[in-house]
Amino acid sequence: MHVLGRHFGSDEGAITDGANDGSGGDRIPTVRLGSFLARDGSAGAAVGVDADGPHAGVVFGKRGTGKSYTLGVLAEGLGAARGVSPVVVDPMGVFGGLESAGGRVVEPRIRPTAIPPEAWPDLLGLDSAGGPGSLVWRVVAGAVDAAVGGSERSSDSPSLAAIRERVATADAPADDRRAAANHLRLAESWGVFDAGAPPVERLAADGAPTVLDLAGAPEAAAAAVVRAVARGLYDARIRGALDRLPWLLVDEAHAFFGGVADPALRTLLTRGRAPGVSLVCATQRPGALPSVAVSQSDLLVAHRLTAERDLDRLAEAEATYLAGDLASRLPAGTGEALVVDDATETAHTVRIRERRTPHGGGSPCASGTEAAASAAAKSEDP
Ligand SMILES: Nc1ncnc2c1ncn2[C@@H]1O[C@H](COP(=O)(O)OP(=O)(O)OP(=O)(O)O)[C@@H](O)[C@H]1O
Repeated sequence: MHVLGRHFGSDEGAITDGANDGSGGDRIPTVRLGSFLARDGSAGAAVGVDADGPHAGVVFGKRGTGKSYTLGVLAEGLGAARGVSPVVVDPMGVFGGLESAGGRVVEPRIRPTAIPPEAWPDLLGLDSAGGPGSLVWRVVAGAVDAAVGGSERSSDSPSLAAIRERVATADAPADDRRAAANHLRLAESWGVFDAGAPPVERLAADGAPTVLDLAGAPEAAAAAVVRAVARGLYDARIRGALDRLPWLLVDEAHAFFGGVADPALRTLLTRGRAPGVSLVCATQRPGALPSVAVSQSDLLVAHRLTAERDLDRLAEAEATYLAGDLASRLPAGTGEALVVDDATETAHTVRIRERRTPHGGGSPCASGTEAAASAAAKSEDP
């Protein structure tokens, strides 16, 4: 099998995730991605992704070209590979099928202290230089200090209600206190903050895929979760609190750059590999990702793209060793992708393998609705 992301030439000893029963041995964890796609459309040799070391990757593609599906293929494979632990950010609710491979779908809860004081005004949609915003910043900072310097013990994180009470009694103009309290009350209604939430590393403790179900969550709530989880996994590896190498797989990743989650994702992109944290960002809008997402990635999987801005972002990946432009090499079929591998300095067309677990995505079609099914049943009645 050709192994993407592995620096040494030989893939001897590589195993496919399907064969990896976690029984150990000297074999190297590898996630089977698919097969090379020949010019005549026939499938060639198997292609896998190295899961022995940490990586940063991007998966690009227009709507419906298979990028969520590809992320699911990675999650399945990582869930079966030794020593790693995939955590999937699922804003559209399409990864629930991973449960049939031993995964779990969770409605994520995070501690208020997982968001640093300076990020709270932005999170609540307040100007950090304005009265209510600076009040929230100050009160959260005070609450964190009071809670033993933001220690990791769950009992040490203040609840949002406690922070709101501090706001109510703070030395600040009444209007500012009222506005700040209202925004905090709104954040409480998101249902993601919980002072007693387990530490983030628990999400990655046993290697089974963990799906963070954010379908229907307000944008700011989802961003808070991504920030807390990305930073939490990184910190846990630095502290030595997580044995496995976590892989954070983020679908609809464009939604998480430029906001509250941005600094934590950038930390993983630029510094995540040192402590062993991998990040894979999937998006239909590569042009909305920062350049650093591409420049730091050692693995790029590109399904079909057509918008100029998105193709421009792809062009940034054109290292000098790649002859010709990548855009002209993008395959057209669903589930087909151009894969650029920094480790071996190559670009290949690949057919992504089929999922072993159900995929929840796909374009809605009228013929697939219940109404259409019952109409069809009626027309078959004698
Ligand atoms: N490798 C594949 N093998 C077989 N079918 C695939 C493959 N990739 C995608 N498909 C099919 O294409 C459909 C669309 O794929 P997917 O949901 O991943 O699209 P997407 O690019 O993520 O779109 P969206 O932006 O809407 O999420 C899937 O439901 C699946 O039926």
